[in-house]
Amino acid sequence: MTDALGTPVTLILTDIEGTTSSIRFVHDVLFPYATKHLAEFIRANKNTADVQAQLQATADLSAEDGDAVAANDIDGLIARLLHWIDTDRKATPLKALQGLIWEAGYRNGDYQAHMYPDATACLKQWHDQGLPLYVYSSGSIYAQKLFFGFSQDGDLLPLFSGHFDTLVGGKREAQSYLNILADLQKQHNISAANVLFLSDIKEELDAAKEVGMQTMWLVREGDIPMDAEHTVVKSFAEISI
Ligand SMILES: CSCCC(=O)C(=O)COP(=O)(O)O
Ligand SMILES: [Mg+2]
Repeated sequence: MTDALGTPVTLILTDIEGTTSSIRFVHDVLFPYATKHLAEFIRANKNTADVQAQLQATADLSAEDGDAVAANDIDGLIARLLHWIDTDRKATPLKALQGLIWEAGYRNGDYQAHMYPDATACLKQWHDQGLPLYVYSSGSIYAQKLFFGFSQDGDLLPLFSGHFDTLVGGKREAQSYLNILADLQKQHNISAANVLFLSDIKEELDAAKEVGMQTMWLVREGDIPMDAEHTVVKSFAEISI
């Protein structure tokens, strides 16, 4: 695959929810699991350095939002985090805590991460072809590693060369893709146009395209939108590298 100037794709960056895996799994299995266990997890672990740091970050972000909760108000912080789950707020401290909570569910065998069969097949094929594969998701890097490590298709983690989360910035901001590119260029001799970004969200693709990456819009269900900016596909099987 090349762009209009003939630049080849030499590295793939993929989103998770709605791209490699179903939105339903994340919203119907992972989010309810976090909702159910969040209060008990925070009360049991509130004095560990990891959880304390995320509770402080939750208080800081709430203050930035103009709706402050004190860092020692555990009930208030739990309520705020539960509200962020309900509204699908991609807040970095919530995402970090969700990853820690989901770990028990994966390890107990309560669930395995959903993979579209075409995504698993193509990721394996591209890996075998020698293409470096990276993930960029709002889920924390820890959560991403659990997701692919405990997938319904087995441990897919070895397929990936690295992971990015919202610590590089929000997925709809062009600067985040520049940050990712700068990091990738430490290890790979690439320009932005050598990177193919796969996502189900147009605004994320717009941001990646703004910095020069190639893009493909995964539309897993429903009508195919007409889009002049991004090639639209229903499945990874339509992507030939
Ligand atoms: C890493 S698995 C959970 C995914 C998640 O928490 C999420 O918010 C999905 O975000 P994405 O950027 O993958 O659409
Ligand atoms: Mg997505």
